Amino acid sequence: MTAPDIAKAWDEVRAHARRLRATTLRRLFETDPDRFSRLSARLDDLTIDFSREKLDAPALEALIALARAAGVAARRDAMAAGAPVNVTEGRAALHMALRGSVPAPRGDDPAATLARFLDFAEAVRQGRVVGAGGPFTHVVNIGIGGSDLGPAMAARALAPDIDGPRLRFVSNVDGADFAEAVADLDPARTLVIVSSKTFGTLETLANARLARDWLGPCAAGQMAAASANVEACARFGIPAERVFGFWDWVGGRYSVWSAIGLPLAIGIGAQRFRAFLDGAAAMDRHFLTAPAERNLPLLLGLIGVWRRNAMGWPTVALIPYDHRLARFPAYVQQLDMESNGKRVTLQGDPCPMATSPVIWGEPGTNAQHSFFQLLHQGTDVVPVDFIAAALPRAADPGHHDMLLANCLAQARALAFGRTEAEAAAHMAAAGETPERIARLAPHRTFPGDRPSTTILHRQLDPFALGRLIALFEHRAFVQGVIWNVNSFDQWGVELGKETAGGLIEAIRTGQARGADQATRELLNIVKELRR
Ligand SMILES: O=P(O)(O)OC[C@H]1O[C@](O)(CO)[C@@H](O)[C@@H]1O
Repeated sequence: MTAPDIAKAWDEVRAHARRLRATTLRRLFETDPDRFSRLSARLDDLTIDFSREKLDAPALEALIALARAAGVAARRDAMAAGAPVNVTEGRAALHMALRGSVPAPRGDDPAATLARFLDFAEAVRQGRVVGAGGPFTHVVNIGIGGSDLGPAMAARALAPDIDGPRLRFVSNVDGADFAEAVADLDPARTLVIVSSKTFGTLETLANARLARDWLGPCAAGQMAAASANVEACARFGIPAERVFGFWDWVGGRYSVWSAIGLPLAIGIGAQRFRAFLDGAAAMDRHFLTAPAERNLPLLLGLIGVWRRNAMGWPTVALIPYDHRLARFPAYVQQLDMESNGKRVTLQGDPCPMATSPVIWGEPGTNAQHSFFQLLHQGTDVVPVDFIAAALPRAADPGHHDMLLANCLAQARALAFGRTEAEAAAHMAAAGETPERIARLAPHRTFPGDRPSTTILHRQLDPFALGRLIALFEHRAFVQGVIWNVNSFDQWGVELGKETAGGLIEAIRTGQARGADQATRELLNIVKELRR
């Protein structure tokens, strides 16, 4: 685990990358009939197929050796033991304790806190806690970033399980967000939850004040909060019995398992919320104990490092073939890019290599009809992570077969492409003239050799969703260790926040003292346009 060991492991990985750049996925499949079994791994009904990555078994061994040299297992165990792995803030990162996988710090009791917010969720669902106009028909969650994306993504993913009040999510400080969310709601039958770890986020406080005004006389009895800053909730006027706390060892983007999950719990009920936690705990157990060669988050993390550093590909597309996972790419975008979008190492030195790729995506099949053109024939290689379920939830099975077929087809087409000779033969078989074939074959050629990983599970239910999220959480952790960055802070969001704070008054007054030339000119134009 010394610097020379790590450097030597990187040299090995890079040597394999040079070797593999000279071959193609077609060739790799042709020469190895056992490629799938060598380059896939399974946990119960969850399979990860990375046989279509530009890897082979020796390269994978070199990556696993890199993980050993970088001390991934030791750092994982330190995180699980509650060590202050968030070194810049002197905090632990114990989201695993929220699902009972590892102990919480002495004095903190996540199980009791969970029981308390689940009791409240059930009381709302059963009409024991009601609004001024009767049982709640709707819950509006106000939060942003990790205090929004987790529950909002999960509420959409688990729509078939929502049998409590309907859920709405407001995050943006653009007043249109709140206005749209409440347009058709009755304030007397709406519960508003303010979700904010710090209870100091500008957008959330602005929207919480708007909500308090909208609720009017109902506000006192119809607001609740999820926060690690219980005193600030009290100052805002939310009674202590409606405040559900958590701890500074839960990072915002890792907080859906805490009271931040309250809106989800109200929607799906306590039992399903516990199944969601159990799914994450199953992945935790696997991550903490499975050998490297079969450890799913470790393997996914290493594939990410391979793509980013050995192959030099700067972005990754995340494409769930699951309409209800529409917000999953945005969720993973925050998880990965806020965790590992870092430019200095744990020691504060400039990172010697690229860190988090840009993660983006949309659900299939819609994505096929928008940006897949570039994935197949553009000049950049964009690795893809596909997610698919063998069975639909509450949807037409015939449709699901078409959905799944498209997912498998895309992975195959990206990997193997269609050569110019094949394109020409295809056109000839369709009766095209030799002139048209000569002219169009280059346009109809697919280079292939475009990598992807397919994550396939049985069905998207609360357990499976919890397991999937934990898989991506641990993937981000593994990559953070290899890049030697702090995956648990987010100082990069501060400068913009501070600057905006100074400019609010400038927009109101038109006076931009101390601002740069471009900002001053834009403020002048705003002033002119507002006349
Ligand atoms: O829950 P809070 O404290 O309102 O913060 C919201 C989000 O803002 C961030 O701090 C980034 O601006 C995220 O990390 C966090 O999830």
